[in-house]
Amino acid sequence: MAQARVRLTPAGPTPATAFLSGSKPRSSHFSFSTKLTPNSLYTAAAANAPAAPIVVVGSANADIYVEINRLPLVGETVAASAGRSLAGGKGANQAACGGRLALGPTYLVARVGDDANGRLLEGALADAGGVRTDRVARAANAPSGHAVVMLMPDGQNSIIIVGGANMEGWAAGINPEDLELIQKAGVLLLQREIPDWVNVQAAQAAKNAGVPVIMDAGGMDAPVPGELLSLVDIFSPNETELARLTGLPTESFEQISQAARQCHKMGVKEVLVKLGSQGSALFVEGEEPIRQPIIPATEVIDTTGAGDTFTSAFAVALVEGKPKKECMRFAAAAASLCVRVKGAIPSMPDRKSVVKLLESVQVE
Ligand SMILES: Nc1ncnc2c1ncn2[C@@H]1O[C@H](COP(=O)(O)OP(=O)(O)OP(=O)(O)O)[C@@H](O)[C@H]1O
Repeated sequence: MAQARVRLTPAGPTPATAFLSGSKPRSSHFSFSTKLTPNSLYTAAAANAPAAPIVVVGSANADIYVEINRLPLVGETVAASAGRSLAGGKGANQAACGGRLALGPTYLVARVGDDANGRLLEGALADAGGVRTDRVARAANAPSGHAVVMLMPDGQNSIIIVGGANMEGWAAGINPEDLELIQKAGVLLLQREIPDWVNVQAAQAAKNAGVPVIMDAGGMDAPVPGELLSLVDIFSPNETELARLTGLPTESFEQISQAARQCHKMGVKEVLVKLGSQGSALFVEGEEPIRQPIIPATEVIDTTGAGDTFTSAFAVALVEGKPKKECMRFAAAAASLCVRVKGAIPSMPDRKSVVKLLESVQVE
């Protein structure tokens, strides 16, 4: 059964929780090489190297989770068996992950409302550890982005999103001092849960300064503007998002390769496809794909935030100058730790745990 979604804001942002327990279809015809390289790249010696900041420009959402037996009918009230509020939004998730893993600082450039949810988000990010939140501005004209995530006993979910400040809080766009910050970054991370024109502004600033841009496809249904795609160095969809962008099937690895080639034609040099339990694959124009299998989790508890963890961890390793294959491996280890714990931000691992896991993985 497909997950139902009700949107108050058309084409608005998707909370990090959009696929909390939804049945996203996955291809199952891949066979990955499990050849791995040594783990020396993330040791204490490597950690002495200075690292440029990671800048995330994106969304922050206050997500309210309610556990219900069924959706209410029109005019009906139903009682939830449990409920909780958590910070989410792909921008906040990726920044929180960067904050935990990166050697240098990670900044989040975002907009929240001047309200209780805004304060909740700022507090949650501060608690997550390591994220610089001084570039999170309060918008006077819109509430903080928020979502109600209705969790059903069969694992399905329905979500209502209010884009709020994520969509309406940018006024004239990114502040000049934040554009300057982007130009000094080691990498810029975007996710498409804020207006595309803001993403274009951020990506253009990065491009002008030679800063690599990684863009997560995010859950947004609207087509990606060509102008934005042409500014992106690494585009990172899952296979469902890749199919949506290209209009091509992505059921087999060959089909995914073809869809990635289509992205190259659309102006993207590198396509980093997240394949859930099938791992990931990086398609660089004119080169053989690089594949990375998952690092198996002892127990898979909740895959929420695995994609954000993967993308952010990849960026962390990239800033440190690691080869792409090593970046993917570091990302796979971080995501493997993420799926072992419930939630998005609470499940994101610290650097020590990722290094420990990588050291414990057998090298072929
Ligand atoms: N069951 C699993 N065990 C170990 N690692 C996993 C598992 N599922 C996912 N991963 C890791 O997480 C990465 C990202 O997961 P996935 O492909 O589900 O991202 P996504 O679809 O963007 O996720 P989401 O949008 O739900 O955050 C995968 O490439 C893989 O490395």
